[in-house]
Amino acid sequence: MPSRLSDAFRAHPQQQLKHPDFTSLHELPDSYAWNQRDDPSPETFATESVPLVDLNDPNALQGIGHACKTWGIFQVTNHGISTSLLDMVEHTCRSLFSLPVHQKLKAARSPDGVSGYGFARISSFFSKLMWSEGFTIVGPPDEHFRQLWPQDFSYHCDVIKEYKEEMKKLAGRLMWLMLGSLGIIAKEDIKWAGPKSDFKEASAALQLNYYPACPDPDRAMGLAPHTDSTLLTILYQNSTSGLQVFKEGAGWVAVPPVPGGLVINVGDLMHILSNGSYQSVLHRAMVNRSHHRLSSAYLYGPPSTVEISPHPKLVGPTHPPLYRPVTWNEYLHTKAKHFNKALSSVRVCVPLNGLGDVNEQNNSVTVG
Ligand SMILES: C=C1C[C@]23C[C@H]1CC[C@H]2[C@@]12CCC[C@@](C)(C(=O)O1)[C@H]2[C@@H]3C(=O)O
Ligand SMILES: O=C(O)CCC(=O)C(=O)O
Ligand SMILES: [Fe+2]
Repeated sequence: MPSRLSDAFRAHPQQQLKHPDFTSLHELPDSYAWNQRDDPSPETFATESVPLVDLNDPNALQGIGHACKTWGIFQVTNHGISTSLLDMVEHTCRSLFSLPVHQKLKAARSPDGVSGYGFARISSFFSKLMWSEGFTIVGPPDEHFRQLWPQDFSYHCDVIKEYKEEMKKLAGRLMWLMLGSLGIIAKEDIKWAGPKSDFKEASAALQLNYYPACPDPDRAMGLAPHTDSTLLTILYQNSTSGLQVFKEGAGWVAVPPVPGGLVINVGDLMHILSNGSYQSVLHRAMVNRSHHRLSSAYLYGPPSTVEISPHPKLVGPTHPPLYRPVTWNEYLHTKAKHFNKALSSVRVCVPLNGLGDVNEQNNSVTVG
């Protein structure tokens, strides 16, 4: 079945913002200056840190379950993705983003499309611009890559193809670990996992992010606070830190790069599937004065027409379903329209005491 993820934004075309040549900017233009960044005060040091799980550890399942409930994010080592593949992906990212702007614009994302070069989709919800560039890949990147690198596009296509295959295998494995910790262990429990339980029909997008060195990093924002609309996301970050996650009671906590490690975060669809047990984590990327930063996010979800709803095993008389069934495509539409209100818009019953959702607090402005 062809992927229909690429159709997700047809109904919500986005205005194209003009990309600057970041290297030519020696001070931060006002349009990039974020006023209320809600930073931790310099005196407060985060005493907690994001859990680290060794996938070879026999207790990995419990560690992952605990991390998903309390943080919605964890890092993994011994994940089976080779360092050489991660290096090749980093090299492809670096090569892409260091092309001249006019060359990158040849592969610009079309207003109603999902793939290509541009600002993050969520940009339209914020009054200030983000200090980053992105490249989204859904399906084969060949056409866009041919525009970017007329000579050696096939090398870069092969790197991305292999990376997506490896990420898909790891994501399937992580799915069973995350679900297993909730008691969802049988093949029949998740029908769309397919006859081999390998989630063969899953869909995914690959988001390459580039955060250039910034003359005024304290006032800039690399990627604004958001949750991912996924089941799970596998993030590779180079050795420059910048990722932060919001934790109730602790505020913004840095997720420093772990050599050879990958960051796994719970997305909105997993929060729905787990009937609220697992938290989709609010995260953002900060920028750096002297170092540029690269990251690649493998955004993983169900086949686009499969409905995700709170799993029957997690629903009962004392645990009513908190969300209605929703397909990934439908959810992406909702996110494109309502952004941080998307999750509550698919919620079944709003509690009378109006318990606030952490996903609803950030600097966004409401548009449309
Ligand atoms: C499959 C996806 C998931 C998307 C939309 C589409 C392709 C690009 C993804 C991201 C990547 C960057 C953050 C985000 C918030 C964004 O702006 O674009 C993500 C969004 C989501 O998770 O909602
Ligand atoms: O660059 C990062 O660390 C975060 C990227 C991210 O959140 C995303 O692409 O969804
Ligand atoms: Fe993200």
